[in-house]
Amino acid sequence: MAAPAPAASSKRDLLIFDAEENLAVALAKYTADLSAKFAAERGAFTVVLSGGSLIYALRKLTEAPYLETVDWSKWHVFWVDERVVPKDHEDSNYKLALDGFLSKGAAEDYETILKQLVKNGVLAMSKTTGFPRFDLQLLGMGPDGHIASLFPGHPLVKENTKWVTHILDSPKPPPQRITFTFPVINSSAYVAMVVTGAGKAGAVQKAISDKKTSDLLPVEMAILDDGEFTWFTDKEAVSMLQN
Ligand SMILES: O=C(O)[C@H](O)[C@@H](O)[C@H](O)[C@H](O)COP(=O)(O)O
Repeated sequence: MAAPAPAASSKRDLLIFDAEENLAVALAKYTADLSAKFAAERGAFTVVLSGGSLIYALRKLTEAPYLETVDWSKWHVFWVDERVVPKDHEDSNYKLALDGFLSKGAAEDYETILKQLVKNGVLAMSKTTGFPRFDLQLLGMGPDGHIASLFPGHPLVKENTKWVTHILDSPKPPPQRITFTFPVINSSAYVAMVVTGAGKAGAVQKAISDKKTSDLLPVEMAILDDGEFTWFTDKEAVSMLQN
């Protein structure tokens, strides 16, 4: 599969920090600045989160000055993916329902909620793609190059109609998850891809290389239609890049 060419207005940046602490300081400022921009422009800030170490990387937002200066009332927080897990121990009827329809239902519920937020103006729509346009998606990447719950070689990476979909056979446990699709990720105004540590160096190198092969990693398929994509990395994560 050939890599789609980024639209003329899309921009990509690579930020490399000496230490994770400095990444966290910069990520808090970046997020707080975008929060102020979108709150002023549209009266709402739609921000998407992934799981993993990203949440720890955002810790400075809950410290001075941001805790007081950010207008949290404008924030609408979404999850790029979610693990569909039982709240307590497994029971066979519950498992049956979960396998059969619950995880699919959760994806459809989530999509319905997003459509309502578009109707009432909280969530913008992309003028070109026909998918919702989140102000900021703060994402992590696995060592295999997966983002959200979109895994290498899985057919879900080709989903091009749904906004949210479900997966029953995630290669990373737990197997049942719901996830935003690529058209939703790629319609964002801003994406911060927060990736640290040597375990990610191979996938970072492949993603940043100009030589594109047919076996694109999910992270390589995150090509914004009209937006700004910024890598927040540390030295270890970029250790395989050629100078
Ligand atoms: O549910 C999951 O499997 C995680 O949400 C996952 O998608 C995570 O975002 C990446 O694997 C990066 O995680 P780390 O930053 O912790 O390595």
